[in-house]
Amino acid sequence: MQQAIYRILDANLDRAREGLRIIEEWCRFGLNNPSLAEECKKMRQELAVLHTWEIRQARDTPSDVGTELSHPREETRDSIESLLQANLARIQEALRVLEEYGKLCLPEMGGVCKSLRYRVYTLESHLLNSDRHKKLYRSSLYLVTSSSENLLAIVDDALRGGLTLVQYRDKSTDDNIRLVKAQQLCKLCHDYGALLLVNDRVDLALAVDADGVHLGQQDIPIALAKEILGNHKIVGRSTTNPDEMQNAIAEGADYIGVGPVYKTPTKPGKEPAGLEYIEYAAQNCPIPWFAIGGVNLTNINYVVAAGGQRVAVVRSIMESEQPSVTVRQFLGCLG
Ligand SMILES: Cc1ncc(COP(=O)(O)OP(=O)(O)O)c(N)n1
Ligand SMILES: Cc1ncsc1CCOP(=O)(O)O
Ligand SMILES: [Mg+2]
Repeated sequence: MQQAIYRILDANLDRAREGLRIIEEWCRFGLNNPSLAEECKKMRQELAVLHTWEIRQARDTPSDVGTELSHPREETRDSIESLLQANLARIQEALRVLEEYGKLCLPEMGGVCKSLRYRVYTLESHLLNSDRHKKLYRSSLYLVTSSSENLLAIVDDALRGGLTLVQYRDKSTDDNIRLVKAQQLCKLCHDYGALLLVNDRVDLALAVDADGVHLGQQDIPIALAKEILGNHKIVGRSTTNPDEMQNAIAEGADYIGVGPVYKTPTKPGKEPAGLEYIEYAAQNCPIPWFAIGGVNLTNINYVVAAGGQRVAVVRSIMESEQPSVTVRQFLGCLG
């Protein structure tokens, strides 16, 4: 029995690693995207650790009845998309098999493969998914709103300046008002081709068909949010340190907030993580990340010098006399 399970693990570890290698080559040579290529490499290395001598020893190719079996569609690939799609599906299938059979004899394998499967979903979003993930990828400035009587006018002006990503954040209003505001913002953002995410509230995001949700450390698991909203929607997570960052990546976050960079009255009592954490993110974060917390047009150069390429702001835009001008200035600094 153990021998049979080890043969299944051996075959599927190979399958997942090969599939990842194929995706990695495209990220590296086709897309020239070092962070996606690095993410594939890291996943391959994590699988390599699981592929122990005992598991390899179980291999028995001559008596494997499946080596001759191939599907006709494996012989043809009519585009890069279909090649990527087929290999991403192969990796996900293999990880699912590893998760299930691993549980029978190697309990740690189940957990590791589950987390890898979520990361492959994220990779898939970046490589294949809709416009939505492409827009997220291209967005370097993220407006997180605060309560304001002029909410719609401010966001409208900011969108005119070229803003492409907005988060509706309102901690104090009644839900029936929040629902209407979220609906209005969603329509407004979509009229400009921008994305709207909702802070904290998966139910509101679902109700208004927003592009996703931003979750804090105390909120529900990312996988559950994706189950509720659908895998095609965006789920972000706030992080304040490297552990939270690694957990968010392992959970399949589409992007993360990194901060607070500086002390900010928008999050009273929250200790800043500082530019050191920005430097860490620049070196280690393979998914899109936004420096947040006290970022303004005076200090953005320090954030950029520390490796920040995307920032999220509240006051800098919400309190600006001319949001569209401020947006253009930020976009200018972020190149
Ligand atoms: C882009 C981004 N990053 C971080 C946060 C903060 O989220 P959270 O820690 O849940 O705090 P609240 O915003 O809910 O007060 C964010 N909203 N956006
Ligand atoms: C929501 C949030 N999360 C971390 S810092 C922050 C507030 C950032 O606000 P501001 O840009 O006004 O400093
Ligand atoms: Mg929150």
